[in-house]
Amino acid sequence: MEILRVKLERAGYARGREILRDVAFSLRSGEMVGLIGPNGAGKSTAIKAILGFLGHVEGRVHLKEGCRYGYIPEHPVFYEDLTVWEHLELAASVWGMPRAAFEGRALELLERFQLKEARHHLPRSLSKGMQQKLMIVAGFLLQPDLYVVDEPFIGLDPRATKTLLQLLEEERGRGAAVLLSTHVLDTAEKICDSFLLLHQGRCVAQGSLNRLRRQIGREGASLMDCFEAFTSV
Ligand SMILES: Nc1ncnc2c1ncn2[C@@H]1O[C@H](COP(=O)(O)OP(=O)(O)OP(=O)(O)O)[C@@H](O)[C@H]1O
Repeated sequence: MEILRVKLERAGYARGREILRDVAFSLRSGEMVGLIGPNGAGKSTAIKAILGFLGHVEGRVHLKEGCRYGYIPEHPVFYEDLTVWEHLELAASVWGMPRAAFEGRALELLERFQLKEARHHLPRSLSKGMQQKLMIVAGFLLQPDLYVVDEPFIGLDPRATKTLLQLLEEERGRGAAVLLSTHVLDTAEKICDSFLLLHQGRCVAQGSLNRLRRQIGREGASLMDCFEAFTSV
């Protein structure tokens, strides 16, 4: 079942200054697509365009009717005066999550990310990695149909990385689709079904690793090899 269909013709932050051009893909239930590309290629811009955060977008983004998405941003975003727990309560109330379901899920996620003891702290008193974990917990709280995750791995400790990977697997098993932007190509290679490779605001390759390998004519190439081949110009 298709959850998300994207066809961006042009997108940018200011009128007449396009950053992205011709990015089209779709995501099915249970599928994970890796959004990869060099610094400045346009990955975060593509995510913002898809989520409707950009002022200048030409094209279409269609989320299946009734589907909900969870966004895990690259940089943590907080309310100064709300504790960890209050952030999660706010997210749950915005989404209309029943209290009992919220408490059970929130405590489970906080425990899995070793944040339970810090649940009554203000986010600014947490380490950078702990703040990032709070963003992840908030994103996974609702169990949406689509996850949009912008570079979640950098800054997470190995245990948190493992927990995140397990959660992504669980959620895919439940039928959620995942759009994952990352520079951690060895992990992306292992967990994603297919890839969108952006370079200088264009989609220079897309499809499964085998398809990318065929395009560069190198059977057995790693995702890193494909990345280098497609982004060397
Ligand atoms: N708020 C902004 N206003 C104007 N231009 C921006 C803004 N944010 C990013 N850009 C520009 O858009 C282009 C793409 O940036 P973007 O952040 O999408 O890249 P990215 O692929 O996510 O990079 P990275 O891997 O470094 O996170 C860059 O040229 C960047 O300078």
